[in-house]
Amino acid sequence: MNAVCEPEEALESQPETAILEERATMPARPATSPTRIVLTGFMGAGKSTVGRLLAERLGWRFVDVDEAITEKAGMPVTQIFAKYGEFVFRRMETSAIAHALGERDAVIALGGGAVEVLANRLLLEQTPRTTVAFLEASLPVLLARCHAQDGGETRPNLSTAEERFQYRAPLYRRVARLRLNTGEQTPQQIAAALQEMAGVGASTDLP
Ligand SMILES: Nc1ncnc2c1ncn2[C@@H]1O[C@H](COP(=O)(O)OP(=O)(O)OP(=O)(O)O)[C@@H](O)[C@H]1O
Ligand SMILES: O=C(O)C1=C[C@@H](O)[C@@H](O)[C@H](O)C1
Ligand SMILES: [Mg+2]
Repeated sequence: MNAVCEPEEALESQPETAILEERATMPARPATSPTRIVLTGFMGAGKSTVGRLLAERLGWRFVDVDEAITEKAGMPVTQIFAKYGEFVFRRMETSAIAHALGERDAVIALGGGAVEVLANRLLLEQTPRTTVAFLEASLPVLLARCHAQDGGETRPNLSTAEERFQYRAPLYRRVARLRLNTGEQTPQQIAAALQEMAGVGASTDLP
């Protein structure tokens, strides 16, 4: 029996979402300060841009999951989608996320679609001392940012952005303990705010 469903089926039926919906609460505030900050949110939210800045502020390592996959595959994400399809990309993504969560003192930028996969959400929830932050913005703002980027029009999944945005919204909220609207702030301001909200770094980590 084939236990793995097709990507189309996975998008249409959402049994795993229903199961998670029954959980009463999201990850509780940790008793100790985090040693990993993970950024989630839709494409164009600024996970890579802000993540890099936050890692610099903290003197932590920065891991961009899309970049890790690109490096491993030896080709850009767009090409992985074109050559192998989204399913293969998602399998690589889960492996890259598991690997990244093995790091300490790391800021980790996820890809925009990582929350669609149950295994990824469980990894995020169950890795100790890990704070997940959801970078939010409206869909028009996000799409404008994507289109303004070099080669932005060829991004995978842009043609289904509207449906994916709706489908993912509750999943981002579910995995994240912190939420931040990025619509009117610069990446520098967002990185500073995240540092404060996560309670890490020299100024907030003193006894
Ligand atoms: N707060 C912001 N204000 C204005 N532009 C921003 C902001 N954050 C990011 N950008 C711009 O939006 C574009 C996308 O940013 P970035 O690549 O960091 O997004 P991402 O969340 O990592 O997307 P993806 O899911 O595709 O990896 C970049 O050109 C970046 O400079
Ligand atoms: O939103 C998505 O589905 C994606 C976002 C990017 O970060 C990449 O992970 C890839 O282009 C898919
Ligand atoms: Mg990115």
